[in-house]
Order: sequence, then C-alpha cells, then structure tokens
Amino acid sequence: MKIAVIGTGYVGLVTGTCLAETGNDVLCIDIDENKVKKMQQGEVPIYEPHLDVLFERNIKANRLKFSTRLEEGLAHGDIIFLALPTPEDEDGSADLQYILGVADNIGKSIKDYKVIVDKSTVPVGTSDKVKAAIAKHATVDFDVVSNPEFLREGFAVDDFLKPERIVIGARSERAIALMEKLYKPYVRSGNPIIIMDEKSAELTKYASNAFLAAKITFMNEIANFCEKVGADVDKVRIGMGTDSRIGKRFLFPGIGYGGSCFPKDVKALYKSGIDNNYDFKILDAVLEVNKKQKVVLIPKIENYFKGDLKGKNIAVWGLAFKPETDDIREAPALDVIESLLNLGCNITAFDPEAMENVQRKLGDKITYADGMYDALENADALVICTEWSIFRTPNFERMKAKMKGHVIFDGRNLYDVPDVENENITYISIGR
Ligand SMILES: NC(=O)C1=CN([C@@H]2O[C@H](COP(=O)(O)OP(=O)(O)OC[C@H]3O[C@@H](n4cnc5c(N)ncnc54)[C@H](O)[C@@H]3O)[C@@H](O)[C@H]2O)C=CC1
Ligand SMILES: O=C(O)[C@H]1O[C@H](OP(=O)(O)OP(=O)(O)OC[C@H]2O[C@@H](n3ccc(=O)[nH]c3=O)[C@H](O)[C@@H]2O)[C@H](O)[C@@H](O)[C@@H]1O
Repeated sequence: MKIAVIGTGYVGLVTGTCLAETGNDVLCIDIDENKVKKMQQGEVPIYEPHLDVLFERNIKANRLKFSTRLEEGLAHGDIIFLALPTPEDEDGSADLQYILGVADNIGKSIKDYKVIVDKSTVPVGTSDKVKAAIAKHATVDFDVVSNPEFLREGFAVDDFLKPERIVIGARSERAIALMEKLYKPYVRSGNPIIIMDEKSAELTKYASNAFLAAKITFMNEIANFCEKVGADVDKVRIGMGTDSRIGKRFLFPGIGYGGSCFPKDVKALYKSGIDNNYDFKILDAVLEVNKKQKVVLIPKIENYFKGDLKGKNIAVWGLAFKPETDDIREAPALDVIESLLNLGCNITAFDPEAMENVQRKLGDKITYADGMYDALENADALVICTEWSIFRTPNFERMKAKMKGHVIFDGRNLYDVPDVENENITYISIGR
C-alpha cells in the first residue's frame, strides 16, 4: 500500500519504518530540513534499539523515502498518517496547532480519496476538528481515523511489529477495511484489532497512559510509606504483583515517571476533565505526587550531609528518563540535578546515550564524564537516576577507590541492600 507519514519524530519514524518493513511504499514528511537531509543520507536521527537495521534495509529496498514537501506526501499516500507533536500548552491542555495546521493543508491539496489517520495522542473530539479542518477546503471524499500509538521508547520496534492490540477509531466501512488490510501482518499472533468510534479510541490512549502513570505513582506512595513503617517495598511489590489482577509490571517505585508522554498526557486528560466539567481527583493527586517524587532523594541527601551540601562533588549515573533511550524530556535526573546545583553541589554526570542532549540543555553547568567510573572521581556521593543495565553489576571496589565518600543514593533500587552494605558502602534507596 502507498503510505505517507507526516511528522518523522519518534512515532513517525518508527511507524514509517515498520510499515515499510511489511512491503508498503512509505514516504515520510518532516518540516525539519536538517533531519530530512540526514535521513535521506541513511542516518537514523534518534537512538532506538533495532531501528537502524530496519531503517537501512527499507531505504535500500527503496520502500522508505523522505521529503520536506507535504504536497508530495499527500500525492503519494492513499493512507496519510499524522504523527505530529501534541505538546503541553500553557494551560496543560494538548496543543493541536500542528495537527490542525496540517489538516487545513490536507483539505487544500488532496485530489482523490484519502484516509487520514491520527497517530498522535489527542483529546476526545479532535478527529471531528480534523474532519472539519479538512472539509473546509476539500473537494474530494476522505475519512478520518483515530489510531492511537501504544509503543514504548526503547522497545518501539517490537511494540510496533508485534502490538498487544491495535485500536482503530472509525465508522466508515471503507476506511476500516483499509486499516484492517494494512495492519493484518502485525496481528498474525492473534492479538486483536479493536474497532470502536473515534472518541472512544482517543480516550483509550489517554486512559491507558494515565492509568499506568497512576499505577507507578501508587507504588511510589507505598514506597514512601514503607520507609515510615519499616516495610520493604521490594517484598510488597512482589507480594502484590503475583496477583494476576494487579500484575507484575509497572509496579517499580523510583524517582517518579518522566518522558515525552506520561507527564503531558496526565495533564491533558486532567485539563479535558475541567473543560468538560469533570474533576479528575485521581489525576490531580498523580500530578502532585509525581512532582514531589522526582526530588524525593534530595532530603535524604541533605540529611546524610547534615544540610551542608555546598561544594560537595556529586556523581550522577543516568540522565535519560528511562534506559534504552537518549530522550531526556521530563527526565527526573534533570530535577535532581537542578536541586543539587541550587544547593551548591558540583555535578559530574554519565549516561550511555543521553549526554549530548543534556549538554545541549545544561551546557557547562555540570561536568560530563567519559564513563561510569570516571564520573566517580573524587565524588562525595553517587546518585543513580536511570536503571541502565551497565549500572546493575558495578565493580564496587573500583567505585570505592575512585570515590571520596562511600555512599550511594539510588533512585531506581538497582541493588539488593545487603549486597551494597557488605561492601561497606552506605546505601540509601526508595522504600527499603
Ligand atoms: N514518543 C513516544 O514514545 C510516543 C508518542 N506518542 C504521541 O505521538 C505524537 C508524536 O510524538 P513524537 O513522535 O514523540 O514527537 P516528536 O516531537 O519526536 O516528533 C514530531 C515531528 O513532527 C515534525 N513536525 C512538526 N510540525 C510538522 C509539520 N507541520 N509537518 C511535518 N512535520 C512536522 C517535527 O519536526 C518532529 O520531527 C505525540 O502526540 C505523542 O504524544 C504516542 C506514543 C508513543
Ligand atoms: O504515549 C506514549 O508516549 C507512551 O508512554 C509510555 O512509554 P514511555 O514513555 O516510552 O516509557 P515507559 O516505559 O512507560 O516509562 C515511563 C516512565 O515511567 C517510569 N516507570 C515505569 C515503570 C515502572 O514500574 N516505574 C517507573 O517509574 C519510567 O522510569 C519512565 O520515567 C507507555 O508505556 C507507552 O505505552 C505509550 O505509548
């Protein structure tokens, strides 16, 4: 099938590449000329495991192409995916200017029937707005479909190629038939394509993200309470998670959720509630708890150093909002670093993939180490913010030889407490 993907960021790039992988002829459009030039030269503009192999293969096969020209994309695709940003607006709602701006141009340009598929995360009712924006100028028939994306950064390729479910919000039989044909190769395992109306599809996406954010936040509160009463959140987590109604996943406490989506999506759903005269009390609490959780290590660090943090050298392991990505959007590490800088600390940081992005944001406010052990040189303490695999089995002797102070503040509970304490290192983590 002939596909155009408008917006070649995280979701657009994975969508375009994975759709090409099953033999579709895909043209990806982005307004960022630099990015398009790089992609045309075969460079993957993001770090995402396994994407490079598929990207290269499909470019070579001439099934995956790039352009900056929207009209070219609209002429090419029978199905037009919108994978455009929906960032947080000033009042917390989702900013629809990118989606509606492109929709307006689609109406002016299309010359035959198209299915316009919204892959971006958008508030309930957006598909009606997109339809109206296209219809203003369109002289041909078209359908708008809501097809929210559930991929996770770091597992994006697998999530796209083998999704647990595909949600299609549409009422036009013609559009539904095309979408089912397109997605058939991805659900051969028997996982469902779930067809519903557009509004329900739009809400399914927000409800899923908000539920997961609430699940994590609930565990963060349980972890904080464990500290008050002397319980061990690892034991509580395992005890709870073995109940299949609760499930083992997304029960890991830490220094809060971050990323490009949970923070903005919880806020947008909360704001949608207000706009529709509904007070989402749970979401209000999730937002408040997560904000505090991101800096939950700071009082622990202050307490350890008896309030005197001025001039202390703090090593930070992990800057990305989670492992296997270079994405630092809303990363808890940035909140931790900002607080420590405000308290007068010197920061030396290391992350396997996110250093360049942090350097662009923080410049010379902190020092960047070449490796995880280099970051520890002369450090009074180590703070762990992201659970990259290479941090999981460190050489504690080597660490102690480098560090001035033998203390670890672990925001991701990477180690068993006795294992670290047996090394004569003070170990302060979350909920244990
Ligand atoms: N990042 C993720 O893991 C996931 C994101 N989503 C949702 O997907 C949507 C896109 O997210 P990301 O891919 O992360 O965004 P992104 O910010 O990484 O990429 C957006 C891309 O759109 C381009 N763009 C902006 N205006 C344009 C225009 N007028 N024409 C063509 N290109 C344009 C930008 O240059 C950029 O390359 C958002 O609604 C997000 O909530 C959904 C699931 C997962
Ligand atoms: O809409 C989106 O963009 C995506 O948002 C999340 O994916 P992602 O942001 O890539 O990352 P997650 O793995 O969900 O982690 C989000 C945050 O929660 C934190 N987290 C996750 C799990 C957990 O048990 N504890 C925990 O603190 C992570 O450290 C991270 O900061 C969802 O998992 C995807 O299904 C969704 O498509």
